[in-house]
Amino acid sequence: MSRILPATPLHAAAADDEGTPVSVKIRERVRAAGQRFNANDNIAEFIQPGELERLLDEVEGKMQAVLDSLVIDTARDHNTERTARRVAKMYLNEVFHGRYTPAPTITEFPNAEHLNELMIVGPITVRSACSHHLCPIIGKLWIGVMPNEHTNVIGLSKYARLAEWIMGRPQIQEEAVVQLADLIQHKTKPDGLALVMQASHFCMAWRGVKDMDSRMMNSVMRGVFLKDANLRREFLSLIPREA
Ligand SMILES: Nc1nc2c(ncn2[C@@H]2O[C@H](COP(=O)(O)OP(=O)(O)OP(=O)(O)O)[C@@H](O)[C@H]2O)c(=O)[nH]1
Repeated sequence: MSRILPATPLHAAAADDEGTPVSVKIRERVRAAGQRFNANDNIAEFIQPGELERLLDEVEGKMQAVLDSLVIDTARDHNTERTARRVAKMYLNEVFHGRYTPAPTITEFPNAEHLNELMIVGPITVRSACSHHLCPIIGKLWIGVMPNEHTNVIGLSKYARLAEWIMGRPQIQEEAVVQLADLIQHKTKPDGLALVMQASHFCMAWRGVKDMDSRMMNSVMRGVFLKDANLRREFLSLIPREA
């Protein structure tokens, strides 16, 4: 005797969905939107409310597997008992928060006095990690802005907040300064923008070649800083040299 099978009940589909790791769901949304999800990309718009907490649980589980494979007795070693959770929290909520949270809100003030003089902010301390080994990158950043009468003025602290958001992702220094320059350019639309970053890369100091002293310096020049050699010289001369 033939039987008519019932259609898949809704609660079964929901149960299937429950079993899908939250990282897979987020990744599918990013792909469906045709976006990149490189280490230094921000994916906040693809994360739904409550999912970051579930992602934390997922990363904790995977981190525990790494500790197990490193043959560390996390069950009996009181120092590492909660390390998987700590590392997951550190990655998602602290050192890589710039991937998972939206850009900081920036208060803009009109340039009422029509200022068009060079403004420099720095040194801003920057903290990041290299995309290759996830080792810390610690350094300093100087930002020079040449406003025009239409440029909105943003609070000084906001340069540091924007830098923190961009650096709070696995980065390489060359891409980090370009991402930050693009962001500041987009927010303030100045006539010129100059960035100089100098940083120590722990992947070269703590491991690898174990060179404690070398630093990487790089710069991005936009607008009038590119065209006007005197302005560029003035900016560079005002940045204090390291002793
Ligand atoms: N260009 C650039 N390179 C970086 C940055 N941070 C780290 N690196 C380098 O990236 C390289 C990592 O790639 P690999 O050569 O595949 O890694 P590895 O074999 O572990 O290299 P070693 O560090 O030499 O032991 C290393 O030379 C790092 O020093 C950065 O911000 N920019």
